Amino acid sequence: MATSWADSVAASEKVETQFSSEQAYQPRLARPTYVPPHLRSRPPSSGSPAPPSAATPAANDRGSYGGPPAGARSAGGFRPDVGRSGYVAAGGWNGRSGGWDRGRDREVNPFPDTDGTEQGLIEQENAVINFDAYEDIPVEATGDNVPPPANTFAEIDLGDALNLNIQRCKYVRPTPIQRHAIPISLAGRDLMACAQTGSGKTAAFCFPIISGIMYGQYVQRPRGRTAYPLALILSPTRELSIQIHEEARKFSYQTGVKVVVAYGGAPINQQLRELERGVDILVATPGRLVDMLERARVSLQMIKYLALDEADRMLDMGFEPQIRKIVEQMGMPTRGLRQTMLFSATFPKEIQRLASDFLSNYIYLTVGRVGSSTDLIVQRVEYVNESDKRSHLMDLLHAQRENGVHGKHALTLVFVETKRGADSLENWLYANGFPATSIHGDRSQQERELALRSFKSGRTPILVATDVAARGLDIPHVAHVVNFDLPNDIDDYVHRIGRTGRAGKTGLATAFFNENNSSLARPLAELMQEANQEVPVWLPRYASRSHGGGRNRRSGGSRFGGRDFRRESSFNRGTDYYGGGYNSTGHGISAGYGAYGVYGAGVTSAWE
Ligand SMILES: Nc1ncnc2c1ncn2[C@@H]1O[C@H](COP(=O)(O)OP(=O)(O)OP(=O)(O)O)[C@@H](O)[C@H]1O
Repeated sequence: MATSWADSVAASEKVETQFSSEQAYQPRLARPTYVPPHLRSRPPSSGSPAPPSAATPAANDRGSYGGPPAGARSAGGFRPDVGRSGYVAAGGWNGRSGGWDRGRDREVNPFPDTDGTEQGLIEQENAVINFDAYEDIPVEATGDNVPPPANTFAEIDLGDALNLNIQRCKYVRPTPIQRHAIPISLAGRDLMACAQTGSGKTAAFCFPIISGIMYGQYVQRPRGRTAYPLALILSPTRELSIQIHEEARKFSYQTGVKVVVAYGGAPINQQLRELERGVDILVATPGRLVDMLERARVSLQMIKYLALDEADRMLDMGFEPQIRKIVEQMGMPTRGLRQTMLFSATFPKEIQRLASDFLSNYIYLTVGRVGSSTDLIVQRVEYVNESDKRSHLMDLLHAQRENGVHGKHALTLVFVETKRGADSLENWLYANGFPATSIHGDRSQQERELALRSFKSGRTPILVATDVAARGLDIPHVAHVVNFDLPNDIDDYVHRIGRTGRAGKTGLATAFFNENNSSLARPLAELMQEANQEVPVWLPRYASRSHGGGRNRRSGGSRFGGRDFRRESSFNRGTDYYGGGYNSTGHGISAGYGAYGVYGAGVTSAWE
């Protein structure tokens, strides 16, 4: 049987991810149990199952909030001598307005629980993921003169300091998207890349950027209050930007490359002060970035690298103008003069078309799927009437607990459609003895971050979320994703269930389906079929009842990752965009999820 990267890493499940983000935080003290006002002195409803025993204390994070944690980062020894010999860059610590400001800063060790010795790292390697069966992962790259993939990090030659950090992260081999995307980016090419959730796209765009800045020769950046980053990484949500920043800090540790994050909902002055101390890579949400650009505290004039994570969401209806403003009207070097990388697990053709405005002679890369992460996610669809959803969820949670899979190391993420719905379900779960918290756009940023930490740490192993948590978040131990309310768009479903079954781990996704979701029936059935899942016999019946389902982008067909829209004759006529490329497996990309059909009006609330 064909195995994949995902299969092979599954064997390593027992190995704890040593540098998970939750470890960046201090353990929190127990807080007094909070009971929402409307539920105080109210007995559990008669229709609900009995509350669980006191052995499982219910908790959410709505009690007294003590402010953001200081973090548990130990001061690390900043050794600017660790990088590649001969390294001289205007990025890095040379420029006062870029990179580390040597006089004032010491670089914090983002690997708090290692001594960082090479011996220690070698010992860890033995316990790490075994990536053997790459060859069955279907890969397609289209465009002119596509650089060949690399098999190992050593082959890629990212530099000693970055390689050491890759070891610290316990990455032994590049994942398939990394094998293909990193050489393309290192060759200076623009890239639109589509690979399944949880497959390592963050490193795929961070490594070439960090390496490029380490090696690059840049003119001295101006001094003063305006920051001149060399690279910009945009992401759609605050939490995702925070996560990318944390990852990028690990990758760039002791390389001399400085990463700063800017996102809304947090005090801007603190972020501005951080920028003043120097920045090479700026990770940002678009709203906060525009604010900083308008205050002239950030200039994009020296941007050499632009990466859009969750690029299809970034160019989604309603959001595209803001991205266009940032990329085209705020002084950033034009395409061709900068290098642009777009990444997502889904890429509707309409979005590809928009995105091509930002790219120059780019390569379109799809990596998946045969044995890809979706196979690791067992998908179930259950017919549940609206009025029965709560008790059905309760049954699932009770069953999980009875089977011993509910607890610190088996987190459950429950997606709902609205912010009010999230609050209400959280309170109801809480009232019924289940330790739940919630994340959505109406909560303050402090509350959002606190909720996420509480969930990650297992203190509240149930998180009720809107689509704000659907994309990109890499939370270890999410064992079960419940689509309490299904999204309108199949791509959103793909991203939501992708919060489990990551980096080789298995996961379960349960969807509550009813008549209101008819328009999703067809793409859902197709998706499940492609991922070798058992499709309930009744589901196709709803597919035939739905009329068009304009918000279902897959309705035009299906094929993992979608295809390069430049291959469509109507677009290709008169252009020479589409060139050689390769299909690495010979059997093509025959199945899986992707991006098709008409892009419709399904805008969810994941934007900051
Ligand atoms: N080469 C590697 N070896 C082992 N683990 C890796 C490697 N590359 C990435 N990972 C781990 O895989 C997990 C998923 O990576 P990442 O969050 O980048 O996925 P993604 O493709 O961006 O997912 P999504 O589409 O949901 O945003 C992370 O925990 C990351 O540390």
